[in-house]
Amino acid sequence: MAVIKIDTTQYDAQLSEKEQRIAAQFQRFGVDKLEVFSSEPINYRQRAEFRVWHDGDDLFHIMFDQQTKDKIRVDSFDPAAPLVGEVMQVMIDNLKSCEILRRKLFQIDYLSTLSGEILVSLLYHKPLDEHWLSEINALKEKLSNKYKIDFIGRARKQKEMLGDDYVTERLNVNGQELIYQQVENSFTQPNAKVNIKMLEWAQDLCKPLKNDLLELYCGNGNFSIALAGSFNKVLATEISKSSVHSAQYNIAQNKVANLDIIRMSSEEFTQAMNGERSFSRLEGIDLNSYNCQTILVDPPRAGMDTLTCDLVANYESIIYISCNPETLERDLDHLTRTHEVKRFAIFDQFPYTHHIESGVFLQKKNI
Ligand SMILES: C[S@@+](CC[C@H](N)C(=O)[O-])C[C@H]1O[C@@H](n2cnc3c(N)ncnc32)[C@H](O)[C@@H]1O
Repeated sequence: MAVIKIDTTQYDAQLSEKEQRIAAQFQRFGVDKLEVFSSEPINYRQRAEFRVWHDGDDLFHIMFDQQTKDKIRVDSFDPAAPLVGEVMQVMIDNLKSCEILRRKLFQIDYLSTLSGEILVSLLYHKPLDEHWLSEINALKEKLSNKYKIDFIGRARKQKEMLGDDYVTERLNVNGQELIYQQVENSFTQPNAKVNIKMLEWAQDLCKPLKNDLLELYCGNGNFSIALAGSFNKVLATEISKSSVHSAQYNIAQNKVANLDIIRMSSEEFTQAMNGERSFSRLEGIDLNSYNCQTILVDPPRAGMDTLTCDLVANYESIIYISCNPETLERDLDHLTRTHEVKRFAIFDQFPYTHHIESGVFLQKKNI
């Protein structure tokens, strides 16, 4: 058995190392106290992706050592949520004995929720025919007695869905249940329990804020839906079609009446706000009807471009969520010309790795 084991006795030390590193990196912005939000020390990832290795009759999950690139056999994976860990074993047991399902299978992706749903994607180097469909249907039927499980089969130019291509997460955020559709291959926060802590932190920040909220990089509406109750109106933008689609679905599911989502890149939205270009996608949205004093941004690892930073600096209050301290530091250099850092939090989304998620609250300086 090859088991990816976590030494949980190291958890506090690894988080404390991150805290010290981030505190030192951001000290020059006047950050003297970090708010620190820990993860579960084990079973914290709702998502996991593995390559599949075939060795005669044997079949197993593998991953690659980041440094040496050596392949590592994975029979059990401590970081994965309990449901993923259980279904990984079930999949290997069932695939091993089924030639049609295992032949040319090269990858398995798992996407699970705290609400108990799981979506398994099987990736192949062969077209998926009616024999494959019949076998995977039989497997889904067998496993559905015990699990809320759907499958996706993927091959070149082919996607076969056995059920939905999404899972529905239900998060308890400050006592309120929020419903989120999470689509296969779209961005979602991987550590659901830490995500709850981020949403609660942001709700706490927004309590005293007034008027309307503008949000850039909103994904499936993760923050927008949790924060809509604190503002009169919310306008949110996102570049990915499938995420915008999920966000619309999530607005309806959560019965949020004061939130509009539009599909636009932050660069395009900046052009629209500056009156440089008009967009048909903004039809029916009167930008002048919003009175936004607060902006929330949660950009990808690359951070924000300069023009978007300029736009963000126009707002009284800024909430900046970041998965990359390097680009956050660069963007804070820009934003602290006009704003002061008031709160700085770290969220251990990715335990035992170098990565850390940060949340920064800035307010305009009285000049
Ligand atoms: C770190 S994720 C955050 C998503 C969301 N806030 C959440 O908590 O799930 C960044 C999001 O930015 C989107 N994105 C990437 N580049 C963008 C751009 N230039 N303009 C707007 N959105 C972009 C991605 O599709 C992704 O959904």
